Amino acid sequence: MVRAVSAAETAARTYAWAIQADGLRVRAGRRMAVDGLDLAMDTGVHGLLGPNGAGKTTLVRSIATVLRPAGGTLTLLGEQVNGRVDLRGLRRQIGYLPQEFGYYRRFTVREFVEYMAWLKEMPSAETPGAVQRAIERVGLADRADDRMKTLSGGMLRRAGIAQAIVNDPRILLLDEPTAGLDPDQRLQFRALLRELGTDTCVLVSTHLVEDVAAACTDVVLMDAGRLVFQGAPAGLAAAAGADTGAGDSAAERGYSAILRRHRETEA
Ligand SMILES: Nc1ncnc2c1ncn2[C@@H]1O[C@H](COP(=O)(O)OP(=O)(O)OP(=O)(O)O)[C@@H](O)[C@H]1O
Repeated sequence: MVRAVSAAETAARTYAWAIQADGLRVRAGRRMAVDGLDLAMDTGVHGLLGPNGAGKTTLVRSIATVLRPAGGTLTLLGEQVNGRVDLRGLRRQIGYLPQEFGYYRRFTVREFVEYMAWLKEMPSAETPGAVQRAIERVGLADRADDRMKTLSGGMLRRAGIAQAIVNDPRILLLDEPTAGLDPDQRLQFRALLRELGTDTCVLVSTHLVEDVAAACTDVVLMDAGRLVFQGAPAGLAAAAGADTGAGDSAAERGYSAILRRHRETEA
């Protein structure tokens, strides 16, 4: 595994990481899709990369407390996720945009976000203001009272992001959030990510290495259920070295080079 360890990481810590996995194993169906993952993340924007089937969605679902660990430990905001954890308390501090999310087509954007805030047990006095703020942050204020069924794919995704941030979560999980966004929206989304990352631990799963290089403070690269690389986006680009392999940019070539070297050493 290639990993750039910063001085801050090796210093003694008196507080918990936002997300910490030790030897984490999580099953997806019959498969151990996360299989011995060690990872620690704090405030910032963490871009989760990896080939199809690497286990990204399974990892995100386990951090969302949808899937229970099958082995190892997962600690969120200092609380170990096990049979005794206060799941409701934890979920109030987590925002989650799944790859595919359900909604009532006849709800307006505002009703949809309000409903999700209610599910997260937000105090009702705070809800209208929080809903309006979340809708504004994703740039949907002019569509707030339109029905969900009238939105484009990219707008739906933005409504999904609004429900994920409505409770000002300390951990924000976004699974493929840029799917369906047009180039202008993607740029706006990157700016929103950077802003959210100043006080939130944001984990974004994506296939777009360029989004990660542009908007993330930290890159997490997985393959076959394990961590292969964690470090700054510049480290990803630097890993390309003189490598002229697949990829349009230094970051993409670094991504391919790290994966290839990892697979060679594992073989
Ligand atoms: N419900 C399921 N039943 C059986 N196998 C599953 C299930 N969900 C995922 N898997 C398998 O677990 C592995 C990891 O899947 P996962 O969706 O976590 O990967 P991913 O990195 O998110 O992939 P992608 O980039 O394609 O979204 C894959 O081999 C997948 O086929």
